[in-house]
Amino acid sequence: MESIDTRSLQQLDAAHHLHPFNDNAALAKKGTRILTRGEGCYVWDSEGNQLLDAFAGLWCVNIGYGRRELGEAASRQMTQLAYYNSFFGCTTEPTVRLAAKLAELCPGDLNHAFFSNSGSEANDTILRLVRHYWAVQGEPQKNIVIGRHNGYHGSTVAGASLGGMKGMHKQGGLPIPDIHHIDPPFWFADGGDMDEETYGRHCAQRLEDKILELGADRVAAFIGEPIMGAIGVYIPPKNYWKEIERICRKHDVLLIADEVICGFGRTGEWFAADYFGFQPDIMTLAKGITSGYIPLGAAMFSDRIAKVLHEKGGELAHGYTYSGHPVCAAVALENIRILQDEKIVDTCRTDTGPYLAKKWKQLGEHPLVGEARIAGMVGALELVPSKPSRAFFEDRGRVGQLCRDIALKNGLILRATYDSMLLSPPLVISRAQVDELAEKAWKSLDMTARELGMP
Ligand SMILES: Cc1ncc(COP(=O)(O)O)c(CNc2cccc(C(=O)O)c2)c1O
Repeated sequence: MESIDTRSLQQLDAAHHLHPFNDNAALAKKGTRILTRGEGCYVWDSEGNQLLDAFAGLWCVNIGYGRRELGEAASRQMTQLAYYNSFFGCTTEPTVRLAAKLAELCPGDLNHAFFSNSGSEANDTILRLVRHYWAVQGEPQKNIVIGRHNGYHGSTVAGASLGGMKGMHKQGGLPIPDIHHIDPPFWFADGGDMDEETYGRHCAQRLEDKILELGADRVAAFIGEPIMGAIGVYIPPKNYWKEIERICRKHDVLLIADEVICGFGRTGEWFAADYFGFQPDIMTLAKGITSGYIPLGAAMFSDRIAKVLHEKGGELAHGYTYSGHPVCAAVALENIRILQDEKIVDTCRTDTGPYLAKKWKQLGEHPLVGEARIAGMVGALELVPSKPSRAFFEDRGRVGQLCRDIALKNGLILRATYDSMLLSPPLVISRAQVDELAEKAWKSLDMTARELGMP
């Protein structure tokens, strides 16, 4: 492989590339890290640093890096038919086979796939189709969707509106009309001394209160990430989603589970709906659907919704050029085949997930860690100035960034949101790599505490 001149690439990057979710001026000064290769759970940068990627890219490289089978699947499809669309009564074989495979894998009667290029676009699709679903049944006023403050559902106009990130709303005059938000279940911050079950009911009740405030005849749907990822891996009480489901059924509000992060094995089950034991009406998929090897999103709809759209919806005035792209579908099918044939989800649930949980909980014993939370292969360490108080650091986020940078120097990639250190490794992580992750994490916590002058 030709050696990469990092400096000249960084200069080109600073001159021409606007990075997502970045202060691009500061980044131009600091210089971008150029990643060049991936293998299993490791990535290398252009300076030759080997990094254990405990964040699987961006929550998504579930089968690990370097699986040639996916490139071969893409190459075969590209050579045979690089593209055709699913408009005008047409489609392609991999698109159909993927829709059928997703129907087989998804819980309950989620048998109908609408394809997009991303999770954001899948949520845009869902917002439009949910409003269309109620309108064609004579209830156009039933168009409100309720999400959660600090939830993340993407960065398109609708995705960012469904999400509850105030900083995103400020940039672009969001949310769009008829999107409301309730507080999320974050026990560490607002659980007080409630036990898990009480707190679960308390948080779910926020949804019923909001539905009654708005009027159930106005509320179309509720959307939530089963585990809230980007904001810091908020793992809800075990009873929360059953309670949410009960409330949605009671008021005839559609239940949307955004499984962009949780889907395809992240919790040790195929979907978090399986992990928490609830049945969504709609599910958002992306990331793990192709393990990030190629962009793809999907919105899964139940039989009930599809029936109404088929019988009363007329022509669906919605779609994307690349909806059901054959190369993306072929890669997704190969990704899912590997997940199934190599029993990767089962191994996470029965072996490496429990092992990781044990090691992750041990990190919770570090003086800097107020809470070590984990579900399957997604978790967080909450960094705090003094454990018993469950109080946050003053300038939230500074310590998280410091710890992230120290971890990088120690050859470990962890994501930091505020002062939560986030974990989401490739699902193929071995016990030995879990040991390496835990050792590097502990060392990084020690070095961070020393930097802070903590005893
Ligand atoms: C739950 C959820 N829903 C939708 C999206 C949007 O998917 P696309 O990005 O493919 O449009 C996401 C994406 N999640 C995401 C995207 C970018 C950054 C981070 C972070 O944790 O910093 C997380 C997500 O986590």
